[in-house]
Amino acid sequence: MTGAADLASRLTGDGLLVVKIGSSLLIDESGRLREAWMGRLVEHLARRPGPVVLVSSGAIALGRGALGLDARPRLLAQAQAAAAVGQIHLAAAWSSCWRAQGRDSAQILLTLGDLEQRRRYLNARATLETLVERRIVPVVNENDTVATEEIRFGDNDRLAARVAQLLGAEALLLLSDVDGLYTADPGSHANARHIERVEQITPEIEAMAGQPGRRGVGTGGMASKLAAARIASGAGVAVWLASGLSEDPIGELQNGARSTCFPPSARPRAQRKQWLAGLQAPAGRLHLDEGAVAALQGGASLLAVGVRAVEGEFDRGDLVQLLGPRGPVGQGLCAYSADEARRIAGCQSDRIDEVLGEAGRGAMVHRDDIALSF
Ligand SMILES: Nc1ncnc2c1ncn2[C@@H]1O[C@H](COP(=O)(O)OP(=O)(O)O)[C@@H](O)[C@H]1O
Ligand SMILES: N[C@@H](CCC(=O)OP(=O)(O)O)C(=O)O
Repeated sequence: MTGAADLASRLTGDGLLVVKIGSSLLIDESGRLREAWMGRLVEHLARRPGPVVLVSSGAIALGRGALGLDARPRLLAQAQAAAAVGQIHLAAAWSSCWRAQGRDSAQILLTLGDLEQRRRYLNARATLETLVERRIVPVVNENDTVATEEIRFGDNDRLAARVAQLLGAEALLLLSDVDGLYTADPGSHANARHIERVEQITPEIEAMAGQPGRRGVGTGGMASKLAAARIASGAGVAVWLASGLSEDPIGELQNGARSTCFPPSARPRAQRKQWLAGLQAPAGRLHLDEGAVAALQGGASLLAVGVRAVEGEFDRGDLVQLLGPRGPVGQGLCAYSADEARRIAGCQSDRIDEVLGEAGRGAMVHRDDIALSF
């Protein structure tokens, strides 16, 4: 099946579909919500037999007018105040669109911590599953009003990918103001070519990603969409990036409008590894030698002997990024604090107890606690 035909069948199918809608689509040039557009989108989605989850951006762009700001707020407090004003309108508008189709919707506002901590993650999953089972449509956004600069998703692309992963969705549709991935930002490169299918997100693919679009309402640009595609496809979710600019994007996609497809991994990670791979806020970095990278790729744990340097401050159990000589290789939960990790970095396993002055806890990062990126 071609990418377009495959997407068309998912749009009308009975699997769980997550649709992420960027700010640029929801808010018109004068800062108002495109309610007729939202209504048409919901009309299509309400017809499909399978459940739908929406991840809707737009709170800040919608609320900023009330604060008298014409551009994206620079101060965090202003962005948070704008989000507080915009979110209530956004939720009301989605609710009325779904009501018009005889369906209930529910507002879910998440902070990064809700998905980074395993217990809170399982709790969020239970809430979302309960809604989905009852055919109530969750409308998800980041809880911008309380999220601070250091602890936020920052873009809804990754939030959408993590919601899709958490629910074991069949497909994730990222609707944006561009009809897919191009070899370079089409906004500034007239010769950029459209890519219909990306089997693997390699460093060459990542190098194609540029900044957000021209209107100054989007946040993540193409880089965050690729990060989202990596998280979701690694979890067995098929991802499409498509344009929502026309008056009836879902109708056009059903009729074969072009998009970029990121097929689901043939060997999706186990649930806990999916959660690990989606974590976004490492507290430190471990620099590994070539031998350690090869061992990890062979499925082994990370031993202290393969760690050349330790950056950052973290406690045992915290998330750390793993870097090989040629760049990032993955992330994992470190069994040691930063201070302990610095002391044992480069040590053979049988010397760890002696160096620490107490019994060690085995590998620096156990293989069950590692999610590799390639
Ligand atoms: N390689 C690329 N292919 C396609 N679009 C790109 C690329 N690099 C950068 N972009 C830009 O990314 C923008 C979409 O990201 P963004 O503005 O964050 O949208 P959204 O609000 O939908 O999240 C496009 O308008 C486009 O200008
Ligand atoms: N949570 C923010 C949106 C963040 C975001 O990712 O925006 P976008 O790039 O337009 O999808 C808001 O509601 O304004």
